[in-house]
Amino acid sequence: MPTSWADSVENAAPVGGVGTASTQSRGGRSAYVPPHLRNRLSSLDTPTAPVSYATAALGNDCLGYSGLSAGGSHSGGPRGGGGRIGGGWNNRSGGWNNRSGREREVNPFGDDDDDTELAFGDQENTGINFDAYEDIPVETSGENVPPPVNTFADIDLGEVLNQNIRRCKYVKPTPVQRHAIPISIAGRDLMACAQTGSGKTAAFCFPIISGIMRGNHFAQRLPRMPRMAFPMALILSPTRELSCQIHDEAKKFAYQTGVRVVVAYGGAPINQQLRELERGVDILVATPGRLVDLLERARVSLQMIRYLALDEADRMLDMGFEPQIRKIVQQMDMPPPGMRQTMLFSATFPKEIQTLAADFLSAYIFLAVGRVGSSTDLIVQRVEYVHESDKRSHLMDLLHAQKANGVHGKQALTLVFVETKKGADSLEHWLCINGFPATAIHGDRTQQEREQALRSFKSGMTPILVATDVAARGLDIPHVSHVVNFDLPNDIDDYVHRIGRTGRAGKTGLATAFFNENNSSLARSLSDLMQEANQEVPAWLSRFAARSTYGKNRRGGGRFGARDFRRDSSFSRGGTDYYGVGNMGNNYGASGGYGGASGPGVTSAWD
Ligand SMILES: Nc1ncnc2c1ncn2[C@@H]1O[C@H](COP(=O)(O)OP(=O)(O)OP(=O)(O)O)[C@@H](O)[C@H]1O
Repeated sequence: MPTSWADSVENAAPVGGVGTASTQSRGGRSAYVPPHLRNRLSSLDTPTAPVSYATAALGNDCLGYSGLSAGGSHSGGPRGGGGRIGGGWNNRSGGWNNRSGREREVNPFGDDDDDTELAFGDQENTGINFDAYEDIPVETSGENVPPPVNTFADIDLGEVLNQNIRRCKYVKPTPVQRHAIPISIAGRDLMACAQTGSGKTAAFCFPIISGIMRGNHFAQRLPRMPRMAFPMALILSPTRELSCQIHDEAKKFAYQTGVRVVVAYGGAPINQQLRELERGVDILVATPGRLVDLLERARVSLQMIRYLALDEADRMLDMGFEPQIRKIVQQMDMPPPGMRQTMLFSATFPKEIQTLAADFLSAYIFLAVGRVGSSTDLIVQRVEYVHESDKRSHLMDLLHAQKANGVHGKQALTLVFVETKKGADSLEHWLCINGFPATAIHGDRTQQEREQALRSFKSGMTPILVATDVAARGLDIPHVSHVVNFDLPNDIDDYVHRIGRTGRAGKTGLATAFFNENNSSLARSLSDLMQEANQEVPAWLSRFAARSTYGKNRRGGGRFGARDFRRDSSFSRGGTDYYGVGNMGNNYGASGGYGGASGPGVTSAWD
């Protein structure tokens, strides 16, 4: 049942069928070759470098996808030390699509016949208004912050990755990329807060892919663990759909680099994912629940992890996910902070979450990039006072108006957020019987139904998607021109993520919220947020705001989605400024009052 989202999960070939006889190890399994040596070796008749960790000799079929060994003498090279043999990644020529007989890497760009050499600036990612990004305020803190770059060419990412960036039609880096990529390339831990739709995915994927290609890793011996996968990078995200999306993006960026990206998420058959893992994995993109399952089945080891990225990091560390994240990061075999590089990304970063996150980081840099959508008016925000009982007819009016206006002959997509799963089903049904082509996505739907709903929405077949917060974060769906908060969320950060499904990558969008007494607690933060974004705040909302207190929805970031909590004196420890300590990660010990994952495991319905 391949679907657009599930397309990211390739149909796995039987393990035994991956390599030819000549490419198989003694045990009939192909040999693992580190990514930085794959293409080099593929260009030679015989492997030359000695093995530092004879994975395939150990029968480790999960890593055996490069199929380069000769007669069971497994070749490869240490990740560190000799990892730069042969010029490393700059002379790569074809990823896993080599003569070894390994599976052919599908071209995610579909431009196999296109020999055109693209130069940066040749092709714009059409519709991207880069001027919208130029005067974005940027704030960094931490010690020795590497300077930002202005162009991708300024960063030494390697030619194959650069070619893929050009194929993506990324002409120049977005602000978060300009700052975050050099920081990560320099090996620093990072907590990055940047507005929705501003290119955070590439900001963490590029350094990971280029780092793996460089092979700048400590040489490690792999244990005798058959059928266990040893990824070098782990990217965690809160929803299945977002993990699939990141996987798709990462596969594009990693095309022909030799770096293999695999996704694992709940709700989909685990056997297929296990087969993919057995074929080898450098970057594992996963939802926490499914990863814990794989770790408990001893099918994945985290001991080789050099890069850990948490996308939507504030969501990953809030109460729902924190126990699982602590288990994955602190209680399994992942190297500790300082021995791995950790990157946390989100559009929002509440202080409490920053405090928690410090447990996972070492001497990190905090980066805040102002919210593009808000500060540049890319998202026009409207709030309308609507009684509960009038919401449906009001929505219908909006949809009629939208239909009448039309958008260049192409159906504009409308995303309608509701509070509950039941509410989503009910509204979808009501819209459909009233002649509006709608579908719905929420946590009670099967994965197949969720994927079908997204596919149908993206294609424009059902241009209205009713969703719970499962679709609030990260999803990058082109042509979403209108986000309707039919039910407003309780948390202003959720509002920021929801409206961020439109007005992405420099494009404009509209966000309409239905507000009534039930949303009083949000009035002040909503009014502040709109003011910061130069939006028109209705007088009645200002009155609501004046009457209400901030509560937990207070925003402390001014023009930023968040500020570095280390700047807040209340977080300094024993009178010592936070910056005064050598290794912040260590000083902020893992026990730090949060008790690890010892609390009752809260399983998310999302993974
Ligand atoms: N340098 C670039 N040039 C042009 N387009 C880009 C660039 N970087 C990213 N994009 C495009 O911008 C869109 C948004 O990127 P992405 O999904 O990574 O945003 P995000 O910051 O992660 O958003 P969110 O906070 O919602 O998760 C994507 O379609 C991506 O392909």
